[in-house]
Amino acid sequence: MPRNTAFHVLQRVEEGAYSHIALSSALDRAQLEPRDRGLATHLVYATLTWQQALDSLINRSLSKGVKVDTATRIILRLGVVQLYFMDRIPEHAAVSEAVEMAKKRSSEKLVNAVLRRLSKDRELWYRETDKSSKPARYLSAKWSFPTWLANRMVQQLGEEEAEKWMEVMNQPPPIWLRSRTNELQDNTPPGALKVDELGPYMEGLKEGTWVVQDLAAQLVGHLVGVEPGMTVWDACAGLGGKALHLADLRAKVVASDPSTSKLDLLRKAHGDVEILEGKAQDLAPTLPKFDCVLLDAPCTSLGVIRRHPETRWTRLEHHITNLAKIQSELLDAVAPRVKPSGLLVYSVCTFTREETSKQVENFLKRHPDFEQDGPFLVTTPVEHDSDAFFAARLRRKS
Ligand SMILES: C[S@@+](CC[C@H](N)C(=O)[O-])C[C@H]1O[C@@H](n2cnc3c(N)ncnc32)[C@H](O)[C@@H]1O
Repeated sequence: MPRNTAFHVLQRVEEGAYSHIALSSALDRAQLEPRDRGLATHLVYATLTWQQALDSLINRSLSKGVKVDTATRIILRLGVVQLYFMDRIPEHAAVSEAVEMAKKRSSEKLVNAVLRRLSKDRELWYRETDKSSKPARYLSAKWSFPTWLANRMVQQLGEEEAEKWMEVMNQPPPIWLRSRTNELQDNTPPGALKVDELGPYMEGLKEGTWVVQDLAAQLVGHLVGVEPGMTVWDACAGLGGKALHLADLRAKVVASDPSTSKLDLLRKAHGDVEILEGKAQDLAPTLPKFDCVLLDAPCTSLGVIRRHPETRWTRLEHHITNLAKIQSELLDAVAPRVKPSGLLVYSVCTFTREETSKQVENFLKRHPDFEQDGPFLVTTPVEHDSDAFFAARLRRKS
């Protein structure tokens, strides 16, 4: 059952669905025991994470010229991920369940042959990649990152650090909670708690006394430096993670986003924020000036790859330029809505230079009435066990 659930989710992801949304509705439908829910989840995330390595192993085991349909490839990926990347699954269970699933597609002979041919040699997929000549190619093969991304990470972080990031980014993400009551004020940041499982907090999550929110996102909320009654426009509020945090800190928040479905969910959340629907560029001329505008901008989301593993295959290098352009248009549109001496907080869940430090540098060149206020907030999965985030405080001169 968990393998079938994982199979259906992976099929939906192949069709363009987001893994976390497809997984959550498949788990609701399947009514699995907690252990099996865990296995289905792990299978989906590990298969998407290691997809490139899995395909490389599968392709070398297929006889020349043999083509496999998408469903059979997914069954093969699920089989190989269990053999190579999941320690506690007995080999016979991985193979026999894959063969069983393949019967419906009449591809059981091929699945059986490929899985039996693949000896359990954990370095097989990258050993033949030459480490000395092209470190990025080697790291791409070893950690199952697209070559363009491995290249960028090596250029930006250096080879050693890039490999540390890749290793951490291939592991399941930590679970961070935020207390919405006055508890845990001595934690850093106040209210943040890393937990091993959600079980004990389910009641509080339903009641709205806890929310799931990554450490980095919580730090962005604190970066605003809310004083009670401060007016804030969250111009890209999405589901409202940061808007609700700011309201909990007693800011008066206007939350807007062009996505109706996201705002519908935000309306159902427990929290005191005013909601407006629309693009920031269209709303800006209709709004007053605020003490702070938060622009949590759409970005390449490369810093949250652990939570959305399909991003590493759907994201392409040219998206960086496209998104950087949108971010600079959004920055220009919202800047006039910041009061003199007020703040513009710009944040993105990614680490490319174009979307982070260069974006801010270019903004300050276009807007000499703003200045950088304090150091950038930069979190990394290696240093903080959080998402990779970037945020900047930009102060409008008085
Ligand atoms: C990084 S997400 C926001 C996450 C949210 N702030 C949170 O903390 O949960 C970026 C959001 O920007 C929105 N967006 C896309 N284009 C936009 C535009 N032109 N104006 C305002 N928001 C936009 C997307 O719908 C998406 O919800």
